Amino acid sequence: MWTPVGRGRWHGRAPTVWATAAAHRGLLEPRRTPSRGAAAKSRTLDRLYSSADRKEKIDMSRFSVENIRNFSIIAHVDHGKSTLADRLLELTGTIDKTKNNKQVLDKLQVERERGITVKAQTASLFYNCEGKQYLLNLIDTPGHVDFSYEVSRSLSACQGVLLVVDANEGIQAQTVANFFLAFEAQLSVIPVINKIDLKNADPARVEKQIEKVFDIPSDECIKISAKLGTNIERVLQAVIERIPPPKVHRKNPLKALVFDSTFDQYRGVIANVALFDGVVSKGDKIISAHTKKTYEVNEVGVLNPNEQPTHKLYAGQVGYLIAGMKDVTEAQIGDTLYLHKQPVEPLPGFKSAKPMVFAGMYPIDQSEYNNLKSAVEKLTINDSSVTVHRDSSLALGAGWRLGFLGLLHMEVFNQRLEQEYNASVILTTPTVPYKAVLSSAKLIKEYREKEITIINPAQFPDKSKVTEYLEPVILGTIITPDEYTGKVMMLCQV
Ligand SMILES: Nc1nc2c(ncn2[C@@H]2O[C@H](COP(=O)(O)OP(=O)(O)OP(=O)(O)O)[C@@H](O)[C@H]2O)c(=O)[nH]1
Repeated sequence: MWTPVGRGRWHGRAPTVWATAAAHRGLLEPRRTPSRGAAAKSRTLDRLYSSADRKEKIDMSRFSVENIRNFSIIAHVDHGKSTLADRLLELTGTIDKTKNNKQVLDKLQVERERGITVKAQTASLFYNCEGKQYLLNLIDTPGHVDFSYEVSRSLSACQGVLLVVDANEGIQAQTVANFFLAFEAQLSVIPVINKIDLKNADPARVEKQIEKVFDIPSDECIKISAKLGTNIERVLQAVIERIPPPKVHRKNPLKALVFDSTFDQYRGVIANVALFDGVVSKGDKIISAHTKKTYEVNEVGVLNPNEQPTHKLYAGQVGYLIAGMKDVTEAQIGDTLYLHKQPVEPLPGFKSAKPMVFAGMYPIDQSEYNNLKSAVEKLTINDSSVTVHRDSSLALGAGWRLGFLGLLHMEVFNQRLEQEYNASVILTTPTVPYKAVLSSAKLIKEYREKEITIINPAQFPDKSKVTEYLEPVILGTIITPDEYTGKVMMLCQV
């Protein structure tokens, strides 16, 4: 929504909307029959190795569609998503239980330093429940609004969510925004009230809030302490009972959605895929619906939570795929991959992210332009919510105008460039986009539109060409306890 500049309206932003062998027993594909002694030794090693060291391939065909659950953990900032993920990884034997397991899925240096999740992370957990082996694909998501694009993309690979709410803070802005993302995607929502160990925790009040705001009966809430590991089994039980298995067909031709990617300088693009139909294995010839280019699959596997190669991935499963995509432009988030000579209707993909703040980025030394260009391209594969336009400045030389979802997003992107690509840059002061309504038919013809969007202050059109400047505002909904209504109304009228 846009409003004429200077009308005194509020211009704030609304909340936009590793495995112990025991867990794997019975999952590995049969190896050539070893001698009895060797077999015993091998089993012992199985038990000692963590999945990070495991070289055997897991037989993914053993997980029938009915025994697969794909879910995300969503919540407001700091309500305990990553801590709950740690406990789920421990309980399923995916990582060994040690005191050092703190936000294990927050793998980036920037995440560890800031103590926040900025990238959604997938982990496949193997869980034995009442004699059945389940494959639980968990995606831990960020809580901060600036990374909400990560949440919306993650949900495309899921049938349900764990909506974590802090037992002391209760429902917060991102709880609401993330709930509606899941609700609109028609996912099963399991409310989890976390931090019940806190002195000021009031889980009963939060239960009532959840019932009132989200219309979820309070008896569906699970009260846990992710920190102490209280009631975590109940969470796993609810995932199995309340989240449906994916609706997919293994006999149909392959239809795989690329929902995230990273770039490895030796292996090229590593695409995170959710299989909606069919099967994919090493050696298959696949086609990208976006580029129509053909590739040969070099490796498929699951994230456990480190990469664990498998022979195949089957419909309903979530994993990774490497197919010799060496050029960063070939990796398109939202792309559909299908088998050569077996075309399918591409999946709808994702709505592109809408940048909220723009800033110029220039190399400190112009001789570093090409290196920085390559770094920006690789990082935007992993963070597709950043928009990039070439730009130049008389003072700073050639560079780019980048669009971010917020100021924190901009800071994190800059920090990742430094830490992951050793690139130092000059960032200009961030600005929000403006619109200008052009004043004459000649100008409208020249610009080919009546209203132009300005993301770069250097391109701000002269007053004589414009009838009105518009700046972005939001239509916000304020959810507050009754007793604050009066004061909130007063504030809104100021
Ligand atoms: N007392 C208590 N603290 C908890 C509990 N769960 C998480 N915490 C703490 O809450 C803080 C945030 O936990 P995280 O797991 O990083 O929260 P998050 O939701 O993943 O955070 P973001 O991804 O950055 O939004 C950390 O200091 C945790 O130790 C709990 O059950 N009890």
